[in-house]
Amino acid sequence: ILGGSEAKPHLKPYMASLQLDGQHVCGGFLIAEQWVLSAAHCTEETDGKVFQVLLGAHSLTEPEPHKRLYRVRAQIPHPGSNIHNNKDDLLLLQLEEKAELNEHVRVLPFQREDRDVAADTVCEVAGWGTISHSGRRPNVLYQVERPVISRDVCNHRTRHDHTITEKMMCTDSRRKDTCKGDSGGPLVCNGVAEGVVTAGSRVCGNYKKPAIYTRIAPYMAWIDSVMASAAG
Ligand SMILES: NCc1cccc(Nc2n[nH]c3ncnc(Nc4cccc(O)c4)c23)c1
Repeated sequence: ILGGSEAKPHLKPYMASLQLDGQHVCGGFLIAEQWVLSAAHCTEETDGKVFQVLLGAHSLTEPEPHKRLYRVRAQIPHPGSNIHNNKDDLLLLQLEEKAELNEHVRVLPFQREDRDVAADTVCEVAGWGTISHSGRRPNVLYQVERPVISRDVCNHRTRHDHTITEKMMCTDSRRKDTCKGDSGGPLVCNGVAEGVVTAGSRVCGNYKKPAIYTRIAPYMAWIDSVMASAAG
């Protein structure tokens, strides 16, 4: 997160850190007791290894009473996701067991009505991604507020040049923005998860490349069917 601030500890109890060998790779969030939603691109360069999911954390390194690392039973990328574009950039992770819910570990509801969030709506995004252009990685969760920009503005020739589909949305990226390691985290508008951070052009903090999110509502049926089919 560029241009943001340290999150208030445990005010985002739905946040997940997807880790490999104890290293934060991507964000994610709890959508059900045994399920985390993230971005399919997070599995690139993981050489087929399975993530572990850290829940209930504020600091990645300090001991915290409610912090717990969960093994992952299954990682299910959306069938339409691929390495060449940002389409269908979603990843469902089934935890080995149901997460123990408490004040620090909580499910975040996601938007089920497939309607665009109005431009200028101020939403919030959090993550353990880089906090400087030099790539400094934080030890604690950071957050930033960002206004939604319309798809038309985001699709302008000088911005993302007509690559933003109706299953994506954008926020302004002038100075304050998402960056490396924030992929997979939720864009939260009025207390509801509306989008999942996707890296897009990977550029951070440049107003000419607004931040891109996969909208969640269009994928409600896929999410529900995967969770239902793997239940039990
Ligand atoms: N703002 C959109 C967005 C969301 C999520 C991730 C990303 N970026 C990245 N995702 N993956 C990456 N691998 C290497 N470098 C990257 N960006 C980078 C890193 C340092 C300085 C800088 O200006 C840009 C990214 C960008």
